[in-house]
Amino acid sequence: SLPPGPKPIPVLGNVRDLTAKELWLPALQWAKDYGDVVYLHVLGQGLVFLNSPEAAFELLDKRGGIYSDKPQLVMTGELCGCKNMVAFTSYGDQSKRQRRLMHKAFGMQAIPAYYPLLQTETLAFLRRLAADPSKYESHTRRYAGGLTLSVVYGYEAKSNEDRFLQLAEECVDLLANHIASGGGIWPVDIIPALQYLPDWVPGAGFKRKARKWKAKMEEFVEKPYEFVKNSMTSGDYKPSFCSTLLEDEKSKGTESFEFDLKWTANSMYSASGDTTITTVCHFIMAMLSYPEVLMKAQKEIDNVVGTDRLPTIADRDSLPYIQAVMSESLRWGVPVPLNLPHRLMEDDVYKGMHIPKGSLVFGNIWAITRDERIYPDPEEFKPERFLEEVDAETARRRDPKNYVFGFGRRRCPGANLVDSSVWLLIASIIATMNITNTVDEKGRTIEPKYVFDNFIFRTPNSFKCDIRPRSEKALELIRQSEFAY
Ligand code: HEM
Repeated sequence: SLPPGPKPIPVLGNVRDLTAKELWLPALQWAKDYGDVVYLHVLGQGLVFLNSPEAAFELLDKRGGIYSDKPQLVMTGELCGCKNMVAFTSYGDQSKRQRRLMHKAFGMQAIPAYYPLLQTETLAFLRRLAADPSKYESHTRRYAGGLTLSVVYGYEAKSNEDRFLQLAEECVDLLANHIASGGGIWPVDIIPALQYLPDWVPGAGFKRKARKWKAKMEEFVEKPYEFVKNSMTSGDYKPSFCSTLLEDEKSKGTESFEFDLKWTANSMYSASGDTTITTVCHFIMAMLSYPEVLMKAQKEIDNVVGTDRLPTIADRDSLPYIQAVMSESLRWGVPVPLNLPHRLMEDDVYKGMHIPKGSLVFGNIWAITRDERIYPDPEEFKPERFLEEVDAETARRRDPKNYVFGFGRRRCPGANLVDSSVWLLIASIIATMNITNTVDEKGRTIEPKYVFDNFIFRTPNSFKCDIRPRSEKALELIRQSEFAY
């Protein structure tokens, strides 16, 4: 009575059904062929895909007590030293302590305090974009990384090539595309005794790689934290998540406090970059393919905000179309299409199907956001779908924020920050920039090619586009606006 799924071959199971890249594409086909819950296995390791909001909420959310663990992978966790990163910690005391700390920084109540910082960082982003639009990707990386570096460590990134920004880019790429690629299943995860192989034995190359990667990961966790501690000792520091908690006598009480703080800070920093970049890249891709959406959005801003100032978060409720563009960018782009896998801690039964203990459970966000019953013409970028009047239950069901940030007790702790920061970024780009395809020397449009090479995030490889200020007045506005200190 296991859930249905593609037929496995003896012993190896569904090895041949898994793809190294864009696994969400075959996973969508399995959802169509087999329904809400799909089961596969690789060498006996169960993989469960939850393809509807009902199945994902029922299991990952309502039954969160047994669906919130993380796979303990020897290569990722032990050999590469990532086991204390929040996204990899087992469900238990440590993960709960870490999530409480993150809630202090990015819970709903904490977000308004960041509005001035968001305005300042957004304006700085617009200035960089206007000065060198071709680097939109690295400007976005600096914006997203700079924001979390500032909030979490009180550190100000001084250039797109800043050492901490580069360290994050390098380490998240290592993690997503090397260490945890292919779902993070290395031979040593199937046969843990392999970790004791001497380094020189043929086939032990993974140990040499792991040692190099672990050193890099340690640097990534330690260096920004050292920066906070050193600047606090010198007395010259900006208040941040780390400094505030380090100064709070009550928080300091527990033995594991500094350890938790260091790893939690790193987890927030490392999780903010690629996800935000992916969302902004998909917004740009949509504006290239649907120029009428950009025109309509610009018209709304011109009518409501005017052209003499930049939009602020206070304008949000008066800009329903901009909100719809943001929701559609999250739905259409789906930054983390298969969520991060949760591990089931006990045998379970759902609708008569047996889900074995130890299975890795994927909330199939890609299939949900492509479900035609919720989103007709799912491949089309149509912000209008969010403007149709519907009852509260339907509105909840179609709100992509309920899916793209994951589920239950592991849901993304950065979701509230993203909701404000990405909204402001998108609204400000729409207010001031035109985004079009590039043209060749004969004036013919060059259609951009979108390639998705990343295993976990749906980040497109760099693509060409032409971003420039809408007018001289928009450029002046960007240059002359005050930073919101
Ligand atoms: C558009 C931006 C973002 C998207 C789409 C996104 C999406 C996600 C998803 C799908 C998960 C997995 C949830 C699960 O396992 O059910 C996750 C986890 C996580 N995210 Fe985000 N994220 C974004 C930005 C951020 C930011 C800005 C931060 C930090 C401030 C952050 C911090 C984290 C952390 C620490 C986890 C691990 C949580 C855990 O395992 O308990 N994310 N995110």
